[in-house]
Amino acid sequence: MPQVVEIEPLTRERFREFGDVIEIDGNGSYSINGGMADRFHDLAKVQVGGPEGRVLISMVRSRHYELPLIVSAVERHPYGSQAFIPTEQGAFLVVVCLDRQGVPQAPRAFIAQAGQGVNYHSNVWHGVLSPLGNEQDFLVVDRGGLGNNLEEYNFADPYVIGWNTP
Ligand SMILES: NC(=O)N[C@@H](O)C(=O)O
Ligand code: NI
Repeated sequence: MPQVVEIEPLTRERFREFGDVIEIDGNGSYSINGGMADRFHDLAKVQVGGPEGRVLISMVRSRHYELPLIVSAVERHPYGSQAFIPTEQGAFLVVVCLDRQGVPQAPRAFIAQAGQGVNYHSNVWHGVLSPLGNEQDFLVVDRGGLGNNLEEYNFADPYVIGWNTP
């Protein structure tokens, strides 16, 4: 019987052990451009490692997913962090797992509301990008270079995310 995972609101505190929440709300800023703009500085830790590692800036246009979402596999990137920042208003599902000796533990699921992005720290197990409601575009900041930066894990029993989400 698949195990049900409740969806939690995405907050910096709840997500701390998995990575960073990228958002304006709740963060300080400083004035730039002669007072015409405010910079919300250094919101996420970009990690780049491995052979010839370098930072990539890409865009992803993802089709949307429906709830409840069946998660049968997760992935991680050993050589670098991976950030997804929405470029338009919309919610997306963030699924992450703690690791125990190379095996992902039961997932936790968060819903990222409009204005929130996430940065998975290097080697953090996560589900693939999962917009909810409609197709969405994202800015992606992650690691390029040589070597294999993708490790995948298939769960013996899939998880059901958001079974009773209204
Ligand atoms: N491959 C890619 O850009 N995306 C995945 O790593 C993902 O986490 O969705
Ligand atoms: Ni990924």
